[in-house]
Amino acid sequence: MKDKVWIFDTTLRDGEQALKASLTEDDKIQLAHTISRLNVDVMEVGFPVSSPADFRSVQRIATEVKGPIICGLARAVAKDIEACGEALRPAEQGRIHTFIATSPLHLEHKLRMSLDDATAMAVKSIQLARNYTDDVEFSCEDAGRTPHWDLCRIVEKAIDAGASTINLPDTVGYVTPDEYAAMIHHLMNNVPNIDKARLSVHCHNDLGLAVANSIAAVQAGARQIECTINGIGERAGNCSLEEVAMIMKMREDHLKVHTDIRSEEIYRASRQVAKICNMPVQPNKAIVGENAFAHSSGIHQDGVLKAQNTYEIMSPESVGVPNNQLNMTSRSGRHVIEHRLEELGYQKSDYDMDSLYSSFLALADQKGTVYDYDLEAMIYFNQIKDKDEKYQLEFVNSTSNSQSVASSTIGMTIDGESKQEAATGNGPVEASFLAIERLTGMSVEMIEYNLEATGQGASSLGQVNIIAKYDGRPYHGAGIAADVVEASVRAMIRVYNLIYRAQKVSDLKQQRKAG
Ligand SMILES: CC(=O)SCCNC(=O)CCNC(=O)[C@H](O)C(C)(C)COP(=O)(O)OP(=O)(O)OC[C@H]1O[C@@H](n2cnc3c(N)ncnc32)[C@H](O)[C@@H]1OP(=O)(O)O
Ligand SMILES: CC(C)C(=O)C(=O)O
Repeated sequence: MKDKVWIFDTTLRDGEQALKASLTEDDKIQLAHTISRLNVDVMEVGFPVSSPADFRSVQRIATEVKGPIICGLARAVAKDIEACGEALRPAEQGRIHTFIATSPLHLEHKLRMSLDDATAMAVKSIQLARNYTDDVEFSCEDAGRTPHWDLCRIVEKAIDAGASTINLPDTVGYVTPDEYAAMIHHLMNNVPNIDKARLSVHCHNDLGLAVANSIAAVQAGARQIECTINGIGERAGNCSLEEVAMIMKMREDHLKVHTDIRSEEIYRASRQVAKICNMPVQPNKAIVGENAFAHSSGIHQDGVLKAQNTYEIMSPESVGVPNNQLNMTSRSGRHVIEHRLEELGYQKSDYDMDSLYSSFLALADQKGTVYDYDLEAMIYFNQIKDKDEKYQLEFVNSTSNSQSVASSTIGMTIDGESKQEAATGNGPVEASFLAIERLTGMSVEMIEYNLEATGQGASSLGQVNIIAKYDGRPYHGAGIAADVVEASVRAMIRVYNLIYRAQKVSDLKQQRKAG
């Protein structure tokens, strides 16, 4: 049986300390229920002495939330311990977590006392806490910068006083993994009663080492990790719960430890914490970031389509993410487009891949990510460059401003020959249409012009539908592009190509009549 590592979530205490605005009581109770669904072992939910509101929140969570041990934080002073004990009284299992700084820097400049004085305060506060609960945790604040022998002295006394969990915070995120391991090993080898307590670590991320330090401490013998969802917390935050939970899940065989975390609840908890705490998760955040299961380059996408574990060490479902994403960008290959169209119900006969792919790349270069509706619009509006078309767009270069006329230069190939014309107009669309008239030598009568978005939000495309008359007959042209002027030009060129086709048909009919 592999050793269990306890997960001590402090999202609602250390995590909340970092918020610009404290959470309301309702916010905390909602998050407490969500966090408990992760099956964390301990949930630290506040600092009861700090305010009546925090006292009430702790008390309400202690009353309503079942499952985890409910924990409150207290300085090594009687009023803090008493407030904590009272607030936790309704809990099925309550833990009082008391702490005092032990580093020379904090002792001299913040507490202005000796280590012996701090140790005496710690012993008294632990003994007082034991009047409320058997489950008392003691933290040596700033342990990361405390000489190991000083730690040994206060830890031994704290265990003798009744602390069953000894927490060694790297309060300012200064320690490296090897130093953390050395600290744990030193305590395990030099504190006589160390086996009576579970060693815990509480790592901050000021140097980006919180998760690495937590795992190093576990490898050295610690069996509780204090962490927060999305890694929120003071300054650069704490150790991220989702990251250490998935490290121990995915590398259980190597680490020889496990947790009881329900990983499929991670993503939902992460999004709720991000929303309620107004702390958005960065896109490349491990496990829960928007990009965590998004594959963008063609080689990765092709690999994932053939075998998911080529580029995914865990399934998105294992952390509660509905599915992975294959973002269609200019770095995507043909396979992912074919796969996406197949999922959308298209047969290979519905499109010409080479033409579609070149149009796809042009669009992707323009707008970054190509969405399903873009692909479908390209197929439906036949924006695939048909090699037989007489008129083909090369470029649109239009300008407009509210103080003067607009101008536009249109480049086209006509029967394979590149030509360009410029014109001015009341707007860039009218200027572009006039330039097309000059290039084709034909003028059409605009009957209808319709512009709409093909998708959602700023990344959608402009879709233009035109009805125009030539020689008494209506023609319908459609075009799409990220730029609405280009979409209009594409639609109009479509009209001219249809006119040309109609003329060809008419000529053929005349020839047949003539004989
Ligand atoms: C590393 C951490 O995250 S620790 C947790 C941080 N969380 C909080 O601070 C919670 C919000 N804080 C508060 O509500 C307030 O600071 C309170 C209620 C805890 C204390 O408020 P006040 O009594 O006004 O004290 P204030 O915050 O100004 O200063 C802290 C005092 O506690 C003392 N102190 C700090 N840590 C400890 C400790 N672990 N044990 C005993 N005393 C401590 C300081 O020396 C200072 O005492 P002093 O006024 O005699 O110099
Ligand atoms: C009170 C302790 C656990 C703490 O939050 C820290 O030292 O960072």
